[in-house]
Amino acid sequence: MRLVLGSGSPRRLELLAQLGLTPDVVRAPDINEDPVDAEKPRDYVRRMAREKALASECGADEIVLCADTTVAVGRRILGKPVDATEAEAFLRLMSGRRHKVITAIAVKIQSGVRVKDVVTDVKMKRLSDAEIAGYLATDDWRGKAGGYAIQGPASAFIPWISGSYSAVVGLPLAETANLLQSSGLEIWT
Ligand SMILES: Cc1cn([C@H]2C[C@H](O)[C@@H](COP(=O)(O)OP(=O)(O)OP(=O)(O)O)O2)c(=O)[nH]c1=O
Repeated sequence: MRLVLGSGSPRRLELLAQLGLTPDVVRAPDINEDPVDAEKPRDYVRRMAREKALASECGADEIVLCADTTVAVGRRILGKPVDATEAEAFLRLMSGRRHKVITAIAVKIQSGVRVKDVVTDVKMKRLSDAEIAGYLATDDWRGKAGGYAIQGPASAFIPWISGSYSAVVGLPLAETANLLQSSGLEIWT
């Protein structure tokens, strides 16, 4: 079976490599990522992953993997900040409290799409103005849900998580391996 990574995220490619998997092809889907009115974060992330999979072509001998990651503070969805001002607002909102990082994966074969979501609790320390300014200056927040990346300098802000580290980075590896395997991709041979 040919593995198609339906994602333009370099993190997801690297995480897949941790499982010893190299996609035969990478095709980033292009979908509208706007939440609908009053959509709950978990529903939103699952819908995004599914829509990415539905927008991806899937040949008879192919298995397509897509994912979506978002940050939720209560019912509020924090996507990728459009600029430094929004990134700063997100950081101030998360400073000194817990939030959830939700990643959904969608695996598509010709018979259909299966979706699985993983929720991780993340605690962020209370951030000083100097920490926020210093972090924004690194530009590491760009393209990251919630405006930070746990695998980069923002690791200094995260004393504790409960859940899946790989899911926070963008691809929950245990669940991904499981879903790929049960959809017909042999990963241990
Ligand atoms: C919270 C967090 C998010 N992220 C990243 C993972 C995702 O790439 C990104 C969320 O955006 P997504 O919309 O999930 O993915 P993407 O646009 O990067 O790629 P594609 O839609 O093509 O699959 O945030 C981190 O790298 N580290 C973190 O700690």
